[in-house]
Parts: sequence; structure tokens; C-alpha cells
Amino acid sequence: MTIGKIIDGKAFAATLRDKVADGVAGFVEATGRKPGLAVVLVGEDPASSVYVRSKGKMTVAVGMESFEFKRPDSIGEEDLLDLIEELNQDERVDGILVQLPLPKHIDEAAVIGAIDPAKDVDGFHVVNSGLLATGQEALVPCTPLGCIMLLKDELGDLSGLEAVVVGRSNIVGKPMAQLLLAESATVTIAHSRTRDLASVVHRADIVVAAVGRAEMVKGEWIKPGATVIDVGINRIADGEDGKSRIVGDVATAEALAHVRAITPVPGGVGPMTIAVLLRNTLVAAHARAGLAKPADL
Ligand SMILES: Nc1nc(=O)c2c([nH]1)NC[C@@H]1CN(c3ccc(C(=O)N[C@@H](CCC(=O)O)C(=O)O)cc3)C=[N+]21
Repeated sequence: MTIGKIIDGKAFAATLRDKVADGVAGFVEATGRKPGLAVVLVGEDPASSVYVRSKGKMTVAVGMESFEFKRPDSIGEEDLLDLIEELNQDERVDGILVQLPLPKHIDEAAVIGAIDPAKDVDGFHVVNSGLLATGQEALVPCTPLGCIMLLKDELGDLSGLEAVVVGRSNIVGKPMAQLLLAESATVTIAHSRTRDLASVVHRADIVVAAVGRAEMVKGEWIKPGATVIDVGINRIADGEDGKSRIVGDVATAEALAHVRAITPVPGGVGPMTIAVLLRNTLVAAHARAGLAKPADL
């Protein structure tokens, strides 16, 4: 039995960050200032804090300025909107990321809608999602763009391929489908109400799993030779030592016997998300400075 390839997202992300660092050096030379990324974290969720810290470190490592804003869970929506407005006006800030999810008493759409679309490095603003949907230049959500980069690296031209995206979130599923469509793939979005999900997935040359349910996509669902991108990050209790570990939305060990290639969790899509965030910040900085974006990004 042949075993598929494990796509090294961690290595690909490191290469992308090196390219971003080169681009940052060019930007500093051209403008005399560093690109800046502002990250806003509301509340105390430990997993979010760890993730924000690692983003901050990588931002500095590629030569950018990192600004972090921590606010308590109790912050009012008005105060959060005031902070966003301040960051919109701040010339040192090229990118603004508001860590999601936000506490329930805050209207997420209102907060995202308050971000200057030119600084919306998550690509979540309706202006950017509308630009993406109509085939215009946009800031594109980091995780789906990272997935497309891995897919094109593995498969080359995606034109005419059958792609099934499992999950319909605004953050991953929908923009992922738009990007695949822009690459001329034939795109299906499946979700929790899809009937006979196994047979829908079995049609696919490309499977993108973004449902947030641990190991939900089974190995035998995968068409032989398909390429699988696993976006899930699910923390589960590990029976053996009582510790927890993270797994994806795909039963990877089973799937390996069927796939051409698959991204692992961890070490697959996750590191790409952060690398693309830095890439988007550099792209936003160039656009704001009236410079053409670096060619290889
Ligand atoms: N506005 C906003 N934008 C985001 O992009 C965003 C967000 N909010 N809220 C939280 C999620 C989560 N997220 C991750 C990114 C990278 C890894 C990552 O690098 N994971 C590593 C390590 C995982 C581990 O060991 O814990 C990996 O998969 O290999 C994980 C999670 C971005 N998010």
C-alpha cells in the first residue's frame, strides 16, 4: 500500500517569512519606516494569548513593528470601536487584527466593519470579501490564502479540478471557495446539513476540511490520489497520559493510505496562517505607501 506525502506547512511558512523579511527590508529602504501590525486581544483566553504572543514575535523577526493591545473581557463595544478608530488614524499601523472570537456582548460584525479596509489584514471586512467575490484586488483571509499557496505548490494549475470545501464559515470556508473558484476549480461547499457527506467528499481531487470537529473526515471518504488540506485545530484529551493534544478535522493516519498529499496538524495550515498575516501586512504597507507590491509575494 502506498502512503501519501505529508505537506510540510511549517517549512513552507518559514520560506514565506524569509521572503516577507526581504520585502520588509526593501520597504524600509524605500520609505524610511517599518511596516506595523497592531493586534487587539479582548479577554484572557490562554490559547489566544499564546497565539498572539507568537504572532508578535514573528512580526518582529521579519523586521516589522508589533503593537499589542490587551483589553479586559468587560470592555464596552464603544471603547473597542474608539481603539479601532485610533489605529485607523495611526500612520505607523499598516495592519489591524482583532483576535476572534470576541465576548458575546460585542457585535463582531460592527467591530470588523470599523476597521479601515486598507488595514484589514485578516480580510474579514465586507469590502474585502466583496472585492474577493468579484475578482478584484483585495486583502484575502490568511488561512485560505495559505491553503491555496500549499495547493498550488503541490498541484500546480488547479484549473478544472474538483474541490470540496467542508465548512462554510466567513473566516475559512467561504473565502476558500472563492479562491478555488478564482483558480478555475469546480467548487462545492459542504457543511453540517449536507446529505451523504462521504460521497460528496469522495468526488474531490481537493478536499479542504474546515468544520472544527476532530477527525470527522474519515480516510475511506477520500478519493485515491486526492490532496487534502486540514484546517482544523481541535484540542482533545489524550487517553494515554491524560494530557491534551491537537488534532485536525481529518483522520490523518487513515487518510494517508488514500491521499496523494495531506497537511498535518500541527505543522500544516497553522504556521501558514501567521506567515500569510505577515505577508498581508507587507502588502497593505506597500499599498498605503503607494508602492507596487513585491513580485514574489
Ligand atoms: N482575527 C483573527 N485572525 C486569526 O487568524 C485568528 C483569530 N482571529 N483567532 C484565533 C485563530 C487561531 N489561529 C491560529 C493561527 C495559527 C496557529 C498555529 O500556528 N498553529 C500551530 C501550532 C499549534 C499548537 O501546537 O497549538 C500548528 O498548527 O502547527 C493556530 C491558530 C488564528 N486565528
